[in-house]
Formats: sequence, C-alpha cells, structure tokens
Amino acid sequence: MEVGFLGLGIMGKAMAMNLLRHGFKVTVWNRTLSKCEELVQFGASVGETPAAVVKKCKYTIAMLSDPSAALAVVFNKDGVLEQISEGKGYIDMSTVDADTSIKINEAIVQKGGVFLEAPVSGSKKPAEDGQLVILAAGDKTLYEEAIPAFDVMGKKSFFLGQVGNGAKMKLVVNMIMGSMMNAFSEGLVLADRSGLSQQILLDVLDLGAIANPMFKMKGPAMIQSNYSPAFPLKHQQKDMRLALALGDENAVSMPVAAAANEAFKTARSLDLGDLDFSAVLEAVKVSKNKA
Ligand SMILES: NC(=O)C1=CN([C@@H]2O[C@H](COP(=O)(O)OP(=O)(O)OC[C@H]3O[C@@H](n4cnc5c(N)ncnc54)[C@H](OP(=O)(O)O)[C@@H]3O)[C@@H](O)[C@H]2O)C=CC1
Ligand SMILES: O=CCCC(=O)O
Repeated sequence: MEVGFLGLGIMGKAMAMNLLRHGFKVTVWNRTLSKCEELVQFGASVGETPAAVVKKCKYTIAMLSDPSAALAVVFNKDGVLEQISEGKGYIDMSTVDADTSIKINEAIVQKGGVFLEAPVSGSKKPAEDGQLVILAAGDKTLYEEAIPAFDVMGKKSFFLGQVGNGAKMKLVVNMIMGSMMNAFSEGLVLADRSGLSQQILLDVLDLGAIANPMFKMKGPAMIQSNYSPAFPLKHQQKDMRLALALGDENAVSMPVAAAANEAFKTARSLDLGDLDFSAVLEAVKVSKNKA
C-alpha cells in the first residue's frame, strides 16, 4: 500500500516510520524539508509539496500542529486541494477542532476526494510502538480502507460517525488529561511544601484508585524537573483552548478546565511551550510562590 505522509514532527515521524517498518511505501513531506532525510534512510520517498505527495499517492495522511497548520497544508498554494480528486483519500490525524475538520472535508469532497479525520490518543512512545488509539470519523469506506495503516500505527481504532466527532472526542479526552496534569502538579507542590517526599507520594498514588499511566510515566521525571518533550505544552494549551470553545458552544461550564488552561497559558508565558506539557508544574510552583 502506498501512502503519503505530511508532517514529520514528534508524532508524524514515529507514525511514518512505523508504516515504513511494516512494508508500506511512504512518500513524506514536511514544511522544514530537511526533516525528511531521516525517513529517506529507512526507504521513504520525498514529495516537494503537499500537492506533489497527493498527486503520487492514493491515500495521504497528515499529522500537523494545529488548526492553522492543517488548513494551510490543504488550502495554500501547492496544497492538498490542488491535487485531490476522485479516487483519492485524505486522512488528517492532527488534533484540531470540529470546524476545521468540517471545512477541510467540504473542500475535499467538492473536488471529488474523500476525507477522514483520525486524531489519536497516546503520545511519542505509543506512536513509536504502534500503540495509538485512533478516533476516526468521516467517510466510512475510507476508514475501512485505512484499517491496515491504522493497525500498524495503533492498538485500537474507533469509528465515530460524522466528521467533527473525532475532533470532539479527542478534545474531551485532552481536556480531562490537561486538568488531571494540573491537579497532579498541585499535589506534587503541596507535598513538597508540606515537607513530604514527592517520591513517596508517587508510590502511594500508584497503589490506589487514582493510579494511572500518566502519573506513573511522567511523575519520576517531573520531580527531577525533567520535561523532555513528548507532548509539547503549547499543543496541550491549544487543546484546552479548543475544548473550552466546545464547552462554550454547548453551554457546558468547565471551571476546572478553565483554571488548567490558565496554568498552561502561564507556562507558555514562561517560555515553556516547547517542553513537555508536564512542565506546567513549573507554572504551578511559581503561582504557589506568589500566594
Ligand atoms: N506529541 C504528542 O504526544 C501528541 C500530539 N498530538 C497532536 O498531533 C499533532 C502533531 O503533534 P507533534 O508531532 O507533537 O507536534 P510537533 O510540534 O512535533 O510537529 C508539528 C508538525 O506540524 C508542522 N507544521 C507546523 N506549522 C505548520 C504550517 N503552518 N504548515 C505546515 N506544517 C506545519 C511542523 O513542521 P516543521 O517541522 O516545519 O515545524 C511539524 O511537522 C498536534 O495536533 C498535536 O496536538 C496528538 C497526540 C499526541
Ligand atoms: O494529544 C496528546 C495526547 C498525549 C497522550 O495521550 O498521552
């Protein structure tokens, strides 16, 4: 199966690499083209533009930072729209809002192509290990055709119906995750400031009802102030912002998520946006200094 892959950031690189490893023929493109070189060493071809990739491939996958990147790659000059046509499928796995997905879907369908949104749960390591959870919505036939690729990139795929539902599900999940990360950070600071061992707190949490892979995986690095990026904080803040907008649309009050978003914004203002989202701990530390 020949697929195009647009966007070789932390996630895209790992996902494209998995496809290559499992025998897919992959043509890659990245805005910063030099990032394609590593994939070429593993057998990928390079397309000079998104349009060139779509021209060559029946299916093209995208994994881009945010709504403006997702829209730019489709609508700008040399973008996806210039070459999408009947018989071609476009699968956007980026985390965006439903409106962005719907806009992309309408434009692709108007050109005769088919579209699937397929954001993912799971971070750098699950992407490397092919253990993502795929939240797809849109064209059901394209979903079925994409299953061999999804099976390589993920451990489970859901088909959620009409375009927008994948984006919404992803935002709900990440809203919960961002709120949890803030509560966890406050707990680490509270333990430390009250003279308790943060390591023992981690051990206690891991044995009880709120044990979870995120605390277990991120906690030890956080207490060492190590925030090597798996999920960049700027993307988590984008997801909180988009989830809060979804709450606005549906008149759902989310004071906990709103407070978490403020902490992520503070972290960005402290220049922590490119670090892992667990670096929100540093913003929580600063706020507890002020109090
Ligand atoms: N990291 C994670 O744990 C997870 C991330 N996600 C989501 O996946 C998506 C990608 O995340 P991740 O790989 O971590 O992000 P990165 O920041 O590592 O990569 C972002 C990618 O988007 C490209 N890009 C940014 N702006 C533009 C633009 N205007 N035009 C074209 N390309 C652009 C970048 O290109 P360039 O190299 O040139 O900058 C890069 O390829 C995001 O939507 C994120 O929310 C979902 C699940 C987990
Ligand atoms: O969008 C990022 C999700 C990160 C994760 O699920 O661990």
